[in-house]
Amino acid sequence: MFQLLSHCWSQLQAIQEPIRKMTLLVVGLDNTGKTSLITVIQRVLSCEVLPTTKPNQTELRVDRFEVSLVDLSGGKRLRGTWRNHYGDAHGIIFVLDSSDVLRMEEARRTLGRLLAHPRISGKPLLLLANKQDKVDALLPCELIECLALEKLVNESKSLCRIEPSSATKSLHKSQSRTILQGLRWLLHTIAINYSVLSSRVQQDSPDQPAPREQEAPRRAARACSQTRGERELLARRESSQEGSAKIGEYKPLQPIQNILPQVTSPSTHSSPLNIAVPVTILTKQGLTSGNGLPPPLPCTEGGRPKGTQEKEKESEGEEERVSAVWEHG
Ligand SMILES: Nc1nc2c(ncn2[C@@H]2O[C@H](COP(=O)(O)OP(=O)(O)OP(=O)(O)O)[C@@H](O)[C@H]2O)c(=O)[nH]1
Ligand SMILES: [Mg+2]
Repeated sequence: MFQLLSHCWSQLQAIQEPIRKMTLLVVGLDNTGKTSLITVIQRVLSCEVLPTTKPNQTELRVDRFEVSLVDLSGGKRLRGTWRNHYGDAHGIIFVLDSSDVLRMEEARRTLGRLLAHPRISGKPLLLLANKQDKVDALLPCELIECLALEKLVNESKSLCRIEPSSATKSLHKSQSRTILQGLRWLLHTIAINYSVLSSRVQQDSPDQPAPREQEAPRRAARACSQTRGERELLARRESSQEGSAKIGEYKPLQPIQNILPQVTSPSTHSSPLNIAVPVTILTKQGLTSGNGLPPPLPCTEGGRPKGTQEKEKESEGEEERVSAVWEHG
């Protein structure tokens, strides 16, 4: 009876909750199975797929969430374009090919760069350890070690969960369960922090005009609605508010140490950004953190996969160049 009542209560609460729109970026190296996983999600939630016009976007209805999955290609030359979507994201799905041990270091660096980006850090992350059907696939707990995941997510202060997955056509129902489980975790984690994440998205979204652009029309409207006398009075007031500096007067910039309050005790030296926050990494094996990790993997040579160093150096330079082109339009 109590269970029935509590079930009814939670159903009632769910109905009252507003429908929330969320954008999730699906990223990862090329060939890891991002597009295949999205197809699996679409198949499993077939009645919940909403129509969309954008080619790399899938619109889903999951629980009380309207979800846009943005499928971003992982090819080296295309990774530089990911950042154009960072501002839109409420959360990230990072897909790994668990069987591709040789590219694990490349995946680690790519994930590290992604999480370090100011428009991404702090946003929740779901890692899908894909291609678990392959015999040589690493387990999620091994991937945590291989990617130094705990360090990465602690640095970016992102909540993280890792789930095993497989996107083969002969997929068993239990295999799709872990994918949906991970997706639901991500959506509910976003929902908990929805107002903060949404205001970040609103601020960072490319559709939003930059602060200067926002100010210009306001100034123009103000100028139109004022008489010349009012404008002169306002200008005098604004210049007096800006301090003693007059137009054209040169004020040299001060070193920042002179502006900031002097640091006296050693304890105040540590910036809050350097403090590692306790971040929980959830795996199929349960909670994993710190000393609960498995021993180092035989796949690495001094923490790096065999034979990838040279290839990585070349590819990274290439990616940086492409990114720079995008940055400057
Ligand atoms: N064995 C196995 N193969 C998979 C799995 N998921 C995807 N594949 C295969 O991996 C290849 C790449 O899959 P995609 O889904 O196109 O990979 P992607 O990450 O979207 O690749 P890009 O768009 O190039 O970044 C395809 O041949 C898939 O059939 C999986 O779970 N197991
Ligand atoms: Mg793809």
